[in-house]
Amino acid sequence: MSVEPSDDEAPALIQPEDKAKVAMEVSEEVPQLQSVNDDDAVPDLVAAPSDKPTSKVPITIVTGYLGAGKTTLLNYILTEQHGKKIAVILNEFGDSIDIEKQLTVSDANATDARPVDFVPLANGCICCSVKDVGVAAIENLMEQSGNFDYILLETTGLADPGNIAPLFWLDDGLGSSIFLDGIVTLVDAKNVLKSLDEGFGDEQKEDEKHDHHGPLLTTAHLQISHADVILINKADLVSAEELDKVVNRIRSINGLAKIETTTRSQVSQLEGLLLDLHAYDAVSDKDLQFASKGHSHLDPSISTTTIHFPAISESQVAQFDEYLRTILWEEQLPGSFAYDPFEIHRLKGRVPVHGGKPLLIQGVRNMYETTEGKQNDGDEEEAKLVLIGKGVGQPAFRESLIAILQAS
Ligand SMILES: Nc1nc2c(ncn2[C@@H]2O[C@H](COP(=O)(O)OP(=O)(O)OP(=O)(O)O)[C@@H](O)[C@H]2O)c(=O)[nH]1
Ligand SMILES: [Zn+2]
Repeated sequence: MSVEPSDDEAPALIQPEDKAKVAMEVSEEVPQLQSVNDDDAVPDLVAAPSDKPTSKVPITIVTGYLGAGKTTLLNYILTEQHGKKIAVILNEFGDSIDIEKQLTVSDANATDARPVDFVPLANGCICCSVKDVGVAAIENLMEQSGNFDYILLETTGLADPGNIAPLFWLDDGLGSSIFLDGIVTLVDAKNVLKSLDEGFGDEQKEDEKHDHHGPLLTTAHLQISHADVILINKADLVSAEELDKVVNRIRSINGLAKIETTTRSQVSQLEGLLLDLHAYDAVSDKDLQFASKGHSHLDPSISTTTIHFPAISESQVAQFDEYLRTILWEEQLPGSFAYDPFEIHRLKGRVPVHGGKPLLIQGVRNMYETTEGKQNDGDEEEAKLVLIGKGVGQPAFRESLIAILQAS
């Protein structure tokens, strides 16, 4: 099986550990997976007992620095009217779990000492805590619990979402019943600049600070660079000027994410901002517009950059894919260009193909997925590839891409 997206309607989710095996991801455009009630439409590959839902459950990962307001956000979501049965998962990732946190989210039942799998919450929501947050563990929980239609996963303050996201960004070949909807990162408006500059509170990074030369890459950077939505919380604790400074710094790191400033994690809307983001399916031109404008390099460690290049032809699709594989899997630029080492955290692209459908590209660290969009709207002539990471602003990225495309 080839990894070339033009070979099949269904996109390939490609992992570097197993280049030969290309897992097939059923795309949004395949209608049968979405329509649970349509008897004819139950696809063969999903073995679904009649009492279990066949549609996939979205998961939103809520990440953010210690004390940024994650639990406050979860409590806010659970008390809002959203018409969903939400399962909240508190993840400990080997760290000691924050007992206070468990009590805040769950109700009085949780105060007895026995470990509980599920704690009922308002709105028919439930809360559980898992030690091993592998997909299998969550699927197991889902089987025990019956139905809920949304999962919120609060990670510990020091977690790097770049290590977590790939766990949930899985192929249907594994029978996964959940899908990654988006990553929401909370930052503390008062402390985030300090965190970015000094790795404030960042115990795991203390050693690296002394070992490595070059700009410091903190946990705060990682949480911001991987986010689809960034909530700048505790806005009440800073002045308007300070808040502006924070917004600009964060925007320069991640030019793709939606950014909202909040107090007590009170977001303007749930739908589309925190829930049902679909940050990992379609890539619209609108999604990429903001990133294309920004050229500020306010942060020395991580930035967002957009490579603009002309629409490609069918015969260049293979070269384009080779370029993606080389930068993401080998962490090198194809061709003989001089460049500094780089690190890509997130990638999104939209590449019109002459006479065909545009390619939509999504990447997290070294995993990526190429899908076909709908027919080009009018004459889409410009392709865009947005990269978030370390060293991604080097002109050699574009030069190398142009060279490999011209070689075809
Ligand atoms: N002033 C102010 N305090 C806030 C705001 N949001 C949350 N807090 C407080 O900040 C503290 C930490 O909030 P949490 O929601 O527990 O933060 P967290 O990210 O879940 O913290 P950890 O789980 O320990 O990483 C609590 O005392 C909150 O009441 C805000 O917008 N402004
Ligand atoms: Zn918390």
